[in-house]
Amino acid sequence: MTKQDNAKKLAGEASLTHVENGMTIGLGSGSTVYWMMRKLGEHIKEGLNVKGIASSRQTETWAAEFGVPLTNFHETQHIDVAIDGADEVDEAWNLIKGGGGALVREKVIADAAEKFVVIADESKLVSRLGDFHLPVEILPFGWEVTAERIAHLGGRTVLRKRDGEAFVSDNGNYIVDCDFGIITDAEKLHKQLKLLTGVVETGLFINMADEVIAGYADKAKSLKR
Ligand SMILES: O=C(CO)[C@H](O)[C@H](O)COP(=O)(O)O
Repeated sequence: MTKQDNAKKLAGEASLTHVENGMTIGLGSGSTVYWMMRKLGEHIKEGLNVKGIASSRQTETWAAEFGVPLTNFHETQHIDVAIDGADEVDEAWNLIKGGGGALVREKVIADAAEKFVVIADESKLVSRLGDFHLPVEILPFGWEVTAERIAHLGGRTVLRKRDGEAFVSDNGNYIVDCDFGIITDAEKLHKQLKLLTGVVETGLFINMADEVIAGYADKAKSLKR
């Protein structure tokens, strides 16, 4: 296992101190979440009684693999704790997410949760957001116009592709990866993007994280803001 994978594993596993019997857990997406879910499955086999709400099809697959029972928003609107990875975490704990293309459901879950715990290996910790290109989910209909409007805000946009075709999110939408350079006012940019017709959601998670657990090669540490 690489040092980075181990850091992800340590951060993911450490987040389970927030999980107690009877809880409903928001399950994020991505490789750090994978390690959290693998360990969660072990706890469930040992008798822990919890349910999860999955933020992506990939996470649903892992839930089935590790024996994590799932529920959904029809059955419960209450999420005790959401645990999810991030592509960048700044010093104010604002995030860029969506590298895996699950940003909309991840945000709905994080927003609904009483507590939102971010798990990230140390490479994700930055002083300012923006090195990682900002994912923005947009409607396929007229996506060229929406991408052009985003570009007018000062960002270079690239339609995300997979196997040469437009990447389609679990919600049936497209994602444009946007380069705004270093983002000086993340909240303002998020609001400007959200005002554009055709934009479904941005990968900027402003003021949402309640705790950040950083993973290092040999330890995980809950950060102080
Ligand atoms: O936002 C995400 C998916 O949409 C992921 O949480 C983010 O990309 C981090 O992934 P990883 O844990 O694999 O580094």
